[in-house]
Parts: sequence; structure tokens; C-alpha cells
Amino acid sequence: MSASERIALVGLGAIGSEVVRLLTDRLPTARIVAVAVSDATRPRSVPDGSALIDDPAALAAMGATLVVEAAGRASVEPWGMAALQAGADFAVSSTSAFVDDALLARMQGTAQANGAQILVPPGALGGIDALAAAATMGLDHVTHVVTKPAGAWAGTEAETLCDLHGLTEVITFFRGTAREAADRFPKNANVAVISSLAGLGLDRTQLALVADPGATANTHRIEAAGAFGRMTMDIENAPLPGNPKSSAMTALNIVRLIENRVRTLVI
Ligand SMILES: NC(=O)C1=CN([C@@H]2O[C@H](COP(=O)(O)OP(=O)(O)OC[C@H]3O[C@@H](n4cnc5c(N)ncnc54)[C@H](OP(=O)(O)O)[C@@H]3O)[C@@H](O)[C@H]2O)C=CC1
Ligand SMILES: O=C([O-])CC(=O)C(=O)O
Repeated sequence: MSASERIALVGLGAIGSEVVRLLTDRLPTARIVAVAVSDATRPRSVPDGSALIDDPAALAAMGATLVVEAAGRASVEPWGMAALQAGADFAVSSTSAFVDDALLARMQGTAQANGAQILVPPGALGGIDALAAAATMGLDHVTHVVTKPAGAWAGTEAETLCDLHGLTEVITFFRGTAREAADRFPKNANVAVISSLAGLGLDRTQLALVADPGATANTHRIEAAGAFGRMTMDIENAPLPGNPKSSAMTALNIVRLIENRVRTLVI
């Protein structure tokens, strides 16, 4: 990011608020020019100098150079298209939107036409750099296991697949492709799209979704093998206080992305 980078945040929930908090502490020069929510008439506190908006048509006038989405699957197309059409880069958290191949192709076409980029931060994951690098030599298999406390699956289809609220032991309630996992669990399995885009794609990446009544963390295990060798990535994420479905790492990876656009030394 040059000194003139202007950031718009789409979503001021658990992740968006944490991004604002961390940026305020770590990068006070970051200019958050706009915050987008679903209903801007509800009062809320936004960073100094930020406009509060709820209509994607208002985005172009903000002059954002980077738009960061942490709002929900339905927000990706309207806000992403508005960002890309305005020539801003668009960083996506609700990557479950990309189970729709046609949407992803449309957004990539719009990015290309406007000299902008769609950015996919690692979200709640680590090791995505290694997986993406390994894919260059060809991968044989990638499996990804998402384990969350039972309560983190509340309000999802998991409630109909197992006795979620009476669980006494760990249960794997879903096995299938990454595409199906992200499509059916868009509030909990955006990560399936991230490990897929880095590795073997949405239809060849195998997902397991697990509820653990004793867990306090959101954990991810990715195992991959190919010509490069083998890798196993394990991460135990603290959930965000504002939303136990979402890991703090998601906000941290957004902050890293933003900081790397400023730094002279990029890690
Ligand atoms: N990539 C990854 O690894 C991860 C992705 N996620 C995903 O990130 C997204 C955000 O998560 P989280 O912060 O926990 O969610 P929250 O529910 O805490 O916050 C959502 C925020 O988005 C706003 N919002 C909702 N719909 C729209 C819309 N159409 N346009 C603009 N703003 C909107 C809400 O505004 P309002 O208050 O007005 O409703 C609210 O501020 C979710 O899709 C989640 O599944 C989460 C964890 C990991
Ligand atoms: O935060 C996490 O651990 C994963 C998550 O919710 C998602 O991918 O949607």
C-alpha cells in the first residue's frame, strides 16, 4: 500500500471490528475511508473519517483502493463488483461465494477489465503459501478437517445431521467435497474454498466437518501430498468473542495483508 491507499471495509461484525481495532493500534496511518454494513441507519461507531454506507452504488465515490469484505456470502457479488468496477482491489473473506464458478469468472473478468485484483487472504488458515507453492508441481491429494465446538455449528444444517445440542462425543457429521462443504456451511466452511483454490480445486479437495463438545478452539488440519513431498498443517484458533463461528486468525490475516501493502519488507 502506498501512503495514498484508501481502505473500505465491508462488514463491521466480529472480524471487521477486530480489523479496525488492530489497525488503529498497529497502523494508525491506515485510512479507512468507508465502512459498509447491511443497514446504515442503525447507529454504530466507525473509525474517525469513515463514511458509513449500505449501498454498493455509493462505493465508487469513496475512492477506495482496497475493499476488504468480512460480511457474508450474499455481500460478495454486489460489493465485489462495485469495488472492481471502480478499479479497487477486493479482498474476500466469505469465499464460499466462489463455489459458484460463474460468479468467480464474472468477477475475474471485471477485475481484469479494470486493472484490479481479487485477493484471497488465508482466512482462518495457515500454510496456504506452502500448499499453493506445492501445487505448482502437482498434488495427489488434499484433505481438510474442520473441527469446531458443538455450539459453533448451531444454526446450521449440522443440527439436522446430528444431535448437536446433546453431543457427548466428537462427531464427523459431514464428509464430501470442498464445494459441497462451503455451499452447505457458508458461515463455517469458507476455508474449504481457500484450501481448494490453493491446492486441488473445489471438486478434488476432501472435507470433513466435525463437532466436538469438549473443544474450545476452531481447529483446521490440512494434509497434502504430491511431487513436492508431504505436508500437514494444524492450527488451533481462538474464536472471536463477537462470533464463535469465526476465528481470530481471519482478522489477523487481513491485517497482515494490509500491512504487507505498506511495508518495504514483505513477509
Ligand atoms: N475466510 C475465512 O477463513 C473465514 C471467513 N469468515 C466469514 O467472514 C464473514 C464475516 O464474519 P463475521 O465478522 O464473523 O460475521 P458477523 O456476523 O459478526 O458480521 C457481519 C457483518 O457484515 C455486515 N453485513 C452483512 N450482510 C451485509 C451486506 N449484504 N452488505 C454489507 N454488510 C453486510 C453486517 O452488518 P449489519 O450489522 O448491518 O447486519 C455485520 O457488520 C462471514 O461470511 C464468515 O462466514 C469467517 C471466518 C473465517
Ligand atoms: O473461522 C474459522 O475457523 C473458519 C470459518 O468460520 C469459515 O471458514 O467460515
